[in-house]
Amino acid sequence: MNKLVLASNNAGKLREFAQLFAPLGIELLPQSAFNVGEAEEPHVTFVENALAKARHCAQATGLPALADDSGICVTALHGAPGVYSARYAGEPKSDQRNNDKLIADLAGKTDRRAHYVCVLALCRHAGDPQPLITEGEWHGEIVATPRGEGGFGYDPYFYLPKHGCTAAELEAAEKNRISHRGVALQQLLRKLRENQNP
Ligand SMILES: O=P(O)(O)OP(=O)(O)OP(=O)(O)OC[C@H]1O[C@@H](n2cnc3c(O)ncnc32)[C@H](O)[C@@H]1O
Ligand SMILES: [Mg+2]
Repeated sequence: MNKLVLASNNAGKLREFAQLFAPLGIELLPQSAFNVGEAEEPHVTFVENALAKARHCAQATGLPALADDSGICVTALHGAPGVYSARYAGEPKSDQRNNDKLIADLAGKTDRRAHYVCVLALCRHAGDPQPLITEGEWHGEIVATPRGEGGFGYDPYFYLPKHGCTAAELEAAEKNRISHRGVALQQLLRKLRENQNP
């Protein structure tokens, strides 16, 4: 497999995947290059939404498709916003409004634990009976004051005690090395290698 369509319209994800794939010799094409419209994400689990997006894109392009369904799960909010992270504050999607709502919802709460989740689904074709699926998690805490300019989404509020900074203050390469997305992709590449050399 030397060509893969990325089933996402999120500019932050597209940037991170472009960096992650740069050394791999796999050409990664955004689904916008094929005029693929946004897939429905009606499900309550990351894995179901990731599969729906990958299948929709493979169907529309006739090429292998990789989808990322991700989000942030906050312990004190019983896992919210979870699969609804992109549209937590409603439509149209806005990182700023999502972050403002998250901070408002956490006002007065002392438990600030949160973790990012990323599920990747790779459909080699629309009818692939064995899509590759992997999951990564990244644990941190929500801080009330944003810090840093990097990353996207909730990153300026996602504090990493071990690093003493937020995800938005990390170098892009360092975020990719340790993030939910980076971890899920390393697992996906391992599975791909195992499939090629059983
Ligand atoms: O579905 P696609 O087109 O890929 O784009 P999306 O933005 O709608 O993506 P999701 O449905 O997977 O929602 C993921 C949301 O979770 C948040 N998120 C996921 N990964 C993140 C990261 O690495 N840093 C910051 N926020 C992240 C961010 O708000 C995303 O919009
Ligand atoms: Mg989405």
